Amino acid sequence: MKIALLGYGKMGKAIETIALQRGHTIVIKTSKTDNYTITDADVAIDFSIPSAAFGNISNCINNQVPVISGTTGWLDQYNDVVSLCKKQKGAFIYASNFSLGVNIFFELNETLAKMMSKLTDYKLDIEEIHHTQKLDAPSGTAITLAEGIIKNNDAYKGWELDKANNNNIPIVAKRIPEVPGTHTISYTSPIDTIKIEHEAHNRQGFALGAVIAAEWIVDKTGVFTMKDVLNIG
Ligand SMILES: NC(=O)C1=CN([C@@H]2O[C@H](COP(=O)(O)OP(=O)(O)OC[C@H]3O[C@@H](n4cnc5c(N)ncnc54)[C@H](OP(=O)(O)O)[C@@H]3O)[C@@H](O)[C@H]2O)C=CC1
Ligand SMILES: O=C(O)C1=N[C@H](C(=O)O)C[C@H](O)C1
Repeated sequence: MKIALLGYGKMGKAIETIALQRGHTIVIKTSKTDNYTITDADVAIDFSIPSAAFGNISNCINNQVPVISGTTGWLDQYNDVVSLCKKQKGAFIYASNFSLGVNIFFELNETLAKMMSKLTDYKLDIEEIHHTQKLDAPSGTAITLAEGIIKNNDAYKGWELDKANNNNIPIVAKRIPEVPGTHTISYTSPIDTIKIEHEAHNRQGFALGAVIAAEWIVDKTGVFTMKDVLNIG
């Protein structure tokens, strides 16, 4: 498969390594304002920056190149991408986290949220820790976790960064050098604490999941998620 890497930073480089190991070719690697012809690629993988994601994804969809995006912090424009993809009969996947482990963690989180929904003594919080170069907070993964809880527990209506208001889930975002990504969900009562945690040891899981998603989408049309790719949940 001929792959375009839209964004050739930490993730773009990790994806390149795995894509080459799996027999693919990288035909485009972009940073900032590079010029390129997207139709040279069979599929595009966008891991760029929040302000560039929408333009990168739209360009692929308008040129009938299937695209997967892992860029976080641009989701106010997600519905516009979905509409464009339907109009152009394109193919698109966004995931806040492409790793298999985190996608299992998402399922575990929803099951636990359902179980905890009747136990009102427990106070909930989400903590995410990432490297200091991360541009957005909270992480996309923490937002997906919060949405999974809101869907399964009527006590919560939204989320807030660093605050604990009654109906909102507090998300604490910490930035520590070199941390690839750690997410912890804690339910604390006066008696005990129940915690679930996912700790990425490196970026390989994100990169492998992104390449698997690119292999999966290449001959499809529509808007999909990692649940479709991994067939879980
Ligand atoms: N969904 C998931 O599984 C994961 C998602 N992420 C997300 O992926 C994104 C990238 O992360 P990471 O690789 O660590 O970040 P980096 O900062 O290391 O890389 C970002 C890259 O995007 C490039 N870039 C800037 N503007 C554009 C543009 N207009 N078009 C294309 N590329 C551009 C930058 O170029 P330059 O160097 O020239 O500025 C840089 O190479 C983030 O949003 C992060 O949250 C990260 C890990 C996993
Ligand atoms: O910026 C990162 O590094 C990561 N970003 C994603 C997010 O915002 O959830 C996924 C992963 O945690 C690493």
